[in-house]
Amino acid sequence: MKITAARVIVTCPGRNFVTLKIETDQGVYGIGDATLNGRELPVVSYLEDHVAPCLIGMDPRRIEDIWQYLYRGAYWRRGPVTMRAIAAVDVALWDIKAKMAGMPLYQLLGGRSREGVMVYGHANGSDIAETVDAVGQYIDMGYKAIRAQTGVPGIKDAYGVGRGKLYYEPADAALPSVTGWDTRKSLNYVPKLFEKLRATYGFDHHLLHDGHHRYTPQEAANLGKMLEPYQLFWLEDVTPAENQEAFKLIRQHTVTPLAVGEIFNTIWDAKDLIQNQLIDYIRATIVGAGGVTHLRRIADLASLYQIRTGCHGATDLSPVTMGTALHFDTWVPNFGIQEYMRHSEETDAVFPHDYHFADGELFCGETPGHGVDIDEALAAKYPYKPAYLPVARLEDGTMWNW
Ligand SMILES: O=NC(=O)[C@@H](O)[C@H](O)[C@H](O)CO
Ligand SMILES: [Co+2]
Repeated sequence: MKITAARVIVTCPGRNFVTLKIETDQGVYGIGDATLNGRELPVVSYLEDHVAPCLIGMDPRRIEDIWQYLYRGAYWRRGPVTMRAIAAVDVALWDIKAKMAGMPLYQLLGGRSREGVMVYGHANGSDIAETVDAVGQYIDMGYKAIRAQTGVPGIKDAYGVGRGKLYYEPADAALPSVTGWDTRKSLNYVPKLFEKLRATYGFDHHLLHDGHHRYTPQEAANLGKMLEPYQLFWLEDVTPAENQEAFKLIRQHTVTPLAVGEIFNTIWDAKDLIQNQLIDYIRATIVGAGGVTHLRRIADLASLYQIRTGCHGATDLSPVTMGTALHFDTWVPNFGIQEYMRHSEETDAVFPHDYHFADGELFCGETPGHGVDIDEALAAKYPYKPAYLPVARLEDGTMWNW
């Protein structure tokens, strides 16, 4: 069996997505997501100019060997561009293998470990009152787990807060928009949000919060400690994780569960966090961390330390990633939770899929493969539109982490 074509499809149904389609001499094709939000084009070139020529003629059944070929063969290993390109190839090849086997991907991985996959949605508001309302709406929609992000008085465009009802996930501007940040104001405000949420809705629902890389380790420890009475499901990205040791300090001060990893692209980014049990959930994703082949390795390492998966699933990850992640989540023994931001109708039309939401869970389908396709004719109607993620600055103008 041979790969006959590897084509990159760029489309922008409201936001940019990069999809790789691998075709074979048996007529079976597979697709993979290669979207790197706000920096899409280097991955397009990496795939078109440096990966596709090598793939032609290779046997698509040799998933592991092709993964090793692309990882070791690049010489310049790791990084978001390289690992997203490898992920797109990997997912397309798993899609092909499952289609050839006539089974949904989760069966090929080892079968069901659960029926549905618990997801969490993104509730947000310009202030505590609005955010409390928004959480109530997600409870009414049947969500068992809800992330709550609030605007903070005095902070311009705090992370995770929509302009208007629905939170629109950036990238969103032709050049990076500038948002503000002030740790002290946030530390004085966020705990009040969760106090109000628990007072209003009790403890029956999981509540999550994303620190989005903005606190120093000591500030993160302080926030984790202040949130303990509210029993969060997790406090995410509470401090930048390049220094994995930083989490030792946080762990010394708080039992609030910690989640990290949506920007990780290999197991090496998480190895010390996992082996020193410094986190409770690993957020690495199918598209960000080298596909199914590599994410399985991360999940297996995590399982040795009773750390569970909590894959990132914002709208900048395409339905191809969501669909594949749901098969992964349905199989993986140490599953924790799946982030789920609903894509727009335009996006769903470009990426027909068989997963569905019910009672706070997502269910993957039984279609052979990962159950997601791309309507190339429709995709062609949405040309690429440059868009950047925002940047964040402190009040004195210091660059910070968005
Ligand atoms: O937990 N979810 C997140 O942090 C997301 O909202 C990320 O900011 C976006 O996916 C970046 O493209
Ligand atoms: Co996050």
